[in-house]
Amino acid sequence: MKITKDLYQSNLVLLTDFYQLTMAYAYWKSGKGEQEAVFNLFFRKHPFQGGFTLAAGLDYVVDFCKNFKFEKGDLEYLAGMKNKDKSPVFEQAFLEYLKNLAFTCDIDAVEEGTVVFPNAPLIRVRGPLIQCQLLETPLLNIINFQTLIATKAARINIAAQGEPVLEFGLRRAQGIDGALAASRAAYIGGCTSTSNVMAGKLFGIPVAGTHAHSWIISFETELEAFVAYADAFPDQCVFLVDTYDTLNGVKNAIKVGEILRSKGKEMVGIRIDSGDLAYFSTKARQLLDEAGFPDAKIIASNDLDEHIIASLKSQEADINVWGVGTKLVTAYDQPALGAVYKLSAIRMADGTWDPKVKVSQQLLKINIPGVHNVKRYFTKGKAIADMIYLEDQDIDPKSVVIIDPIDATRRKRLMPVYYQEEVLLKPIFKKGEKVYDLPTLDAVRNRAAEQLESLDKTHKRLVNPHLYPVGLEENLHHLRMELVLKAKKFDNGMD
Ligand SMILES: Nc1ncnc2c1ncn2[C@@H]1O[C@H](COP(=O)(O)OP(=O)(O)OP(=O)(O)O)[C@@H](O)[C@H]1O
Ligand SMILES: O=P(O)(O)OC[C@H]1O[C@H](OP(=O)(O)OP(=O)(O)O)[C@H](O)[C@@H]1O
Ligand SMILES: O=C(O)c1cccnc1
Repeated sequence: MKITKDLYQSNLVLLTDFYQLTMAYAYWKSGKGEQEAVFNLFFRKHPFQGGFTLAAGLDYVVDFCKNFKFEKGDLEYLAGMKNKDKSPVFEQAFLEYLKNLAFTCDIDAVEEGTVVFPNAPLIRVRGPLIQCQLLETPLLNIINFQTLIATKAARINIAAQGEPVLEFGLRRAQGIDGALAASRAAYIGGCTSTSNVMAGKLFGIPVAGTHAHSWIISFETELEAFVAYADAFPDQCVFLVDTYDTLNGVKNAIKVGEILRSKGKEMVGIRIDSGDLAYFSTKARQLLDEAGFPDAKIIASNDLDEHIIASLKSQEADINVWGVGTKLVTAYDQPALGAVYKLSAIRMADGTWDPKVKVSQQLLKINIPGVHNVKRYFTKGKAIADMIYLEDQDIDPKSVVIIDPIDATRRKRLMPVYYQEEVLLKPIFKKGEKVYDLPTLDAVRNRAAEQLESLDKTHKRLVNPHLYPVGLEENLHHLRMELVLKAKKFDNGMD
């Protein structure tokens, strides 16, 4: 099997849960397969107890949809699936239908690198029920992971306050694809480089790194190891100083720095990978400064995350560059985003849309019905609120009220005439044709930085952030309530 990004550019149509195929079969058999439907992909809660989420993964979704086709081998595999009584799971005529199935959906989505909030759609899929259903699992798989890691990376970069964060995660990432996708998402979230050379080749992410303890201990002495490294990489010398005695390691780095200088070269810096990083970085800084190396960088690594980095910052640690692996690429403290994909409307025989809600005991879990979109309002370049609204609803430019989807007593009046606005769901596919030019990864990364800049710092606080206002436009709120009450009938869910 190919394990590169080509994986997404080839046919992955069977990368789905079995129940999507059994439902597709049952839709087909019941004659509903072609009925037009709208599904939305959204999440209910920010990861990491944060105040924002950074969308990522759309590039892979586009590749997936472009290659959405059941090929001979897929159909042969499905034909071989048997029920308990040895009869085929899927009848031949359905497999014939799948063989001729072409992707014809409309997809609207927030662009990668957009800051997003709970309950608002990241992706809206509109098309025949069967196709919409078959997209559920792969879309969730792609978006859940990359969005999670991009968000984690953004948090880590916020903690680093603009200093470079090097992503070192490959060795502890969740498998091969997890590592590659994580490196990509980490770059979107603001990391400056990856140690993963294949991610560099596939995505054009800058590749960077230092050296390991094994290099040092393969020599008789640390000094010899540094000299040999400087000989091989006179222009890119970062010395790992903590193998034996960190401060002695710094002194050895200085000695080799002086040798390099005598040859017209400058050492880049040192890396500390153990012990009290505040203490050792401060001591190392003193030694380097006193020896005439004020520009030598101090790189820190060792199980870092946004909280440890923030703590080290508050301790005034003398660290200039942060190497972060495990806790970034595995999203250590929250291993899944939990985005869902829900049906929100279905087209009736008379051509009208029938809005749908899935009723739950908790309002939090009741989806937003209808064909809706999201508008972000800005003033002076700062995002002030997001409004989820029915696309065919006229919005009064003078005054709209948005209502919190979970607590209807929380409301906000907005005066759109005074704001700039951006419709967040952008057309990506129309009737199966791609209408969106995918930006480069660097453009996505820049968008992420601009989006984070547009967000007030109170929403970016790592702990107990201020909630950004996201609400339902009044008419959408009323429609949702009406549908919930209708669905619950007399039994009002108090059992
Ligand atoms: N000054 C500091 N403030 C807060 N956290 C720190 C500080 N210095 C180091 N840390 C963090 O504390 C943890 C230390 O873990 P651990 O005890 O495994 O490290 P260690 O002493 O370097 O051991 P090892 O040599 O096995 O890596 C790491 O997550 C590290 O990033
Ligand atoms: O801590 P992370 O954020 O995952 O960053 C990557 C780590 O991987 C390397 O060492 P490794 O952990 O393999 O060995 P070591 O801890 O014994 O140095 C490196 O020295 C970092 O400590
Ligand atoms: O280049 C490094 O310093 C590096 C790479 C991978 C993991 N830890 C460190």
